[in-house]
Amino acid sequence: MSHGWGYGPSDGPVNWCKDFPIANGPRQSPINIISGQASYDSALKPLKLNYDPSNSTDILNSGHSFQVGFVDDTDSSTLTGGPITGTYRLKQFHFHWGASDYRGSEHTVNGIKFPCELHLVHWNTKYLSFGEAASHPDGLAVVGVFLKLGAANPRLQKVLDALEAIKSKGKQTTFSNFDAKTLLPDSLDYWTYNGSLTTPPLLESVTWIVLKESISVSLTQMGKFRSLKFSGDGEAHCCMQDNYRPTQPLKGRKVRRSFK
Ligand SMILES: Cc1ccnc(S(N)(=O)=O)n1
Ligand SMILES: [Zn+2]
Repeated sequence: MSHGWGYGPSDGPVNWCKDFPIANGPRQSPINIISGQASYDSALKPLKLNYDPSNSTDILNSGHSFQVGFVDDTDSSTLTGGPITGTYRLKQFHFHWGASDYRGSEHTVNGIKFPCELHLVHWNTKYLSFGEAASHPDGLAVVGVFLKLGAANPRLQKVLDALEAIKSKGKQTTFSNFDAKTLLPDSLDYWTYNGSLTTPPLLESVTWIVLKESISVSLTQMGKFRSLKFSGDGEAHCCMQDNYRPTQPLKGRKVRRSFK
């Protein structure tokens, strides 16, 4: 696969192993979470997410998803507690979604797919940067939040309204004063396991923290996600949808839960 990677029939997840052989590694993500097999661990601490809205900087169409970036040169937007040791800084958040309402999430629960999944990406400050952290097994921590079809979610609206300005690959605009904490559900109960980035380079450096409680999204709001393009200006229009990796083999890993 000499060209870049994507989600199509020739450059999609089934072919990523050609350029990224770790795709068949021992701790790949996402996974199907079988709730009855996740063991409660009383040693797991509550998640502590302290985000400073003034750290948000921009929103970008990456050609694979869209992401909201954060200034990460101080400990002002951090994840601590939970299954991790030390302090992890928020780098960006992004989403994965489907062409239909019956698929789109990367993780699944008892085989159930959600229409969308939010990922809040953090890096371990024992390393000097995100890039350095991403090459270590304890380098990254990603909080995953399922979006479930229901009432329109007003907390998503500022993000979705910004998509008008970044319809095609490479488009970027300022996105300031956004509190990522408003995207989280009331409960921070979670499942956790050791995994990987779900897009190339698929590095096996992620402590996954998947929240049990979902947030809502409406059909109209899902339509806004699907209004983005994988393609750049002047290229054949290709709707940004089904930008999710299928679940990967557990290969003996244990999934723990923070709740009884
Ligand atoms: C920043 C980044 C890169 C690749 N993959 C991911 S993901 N989908 O595992 O959160 N995040
Ligand atoms: Zn992701």
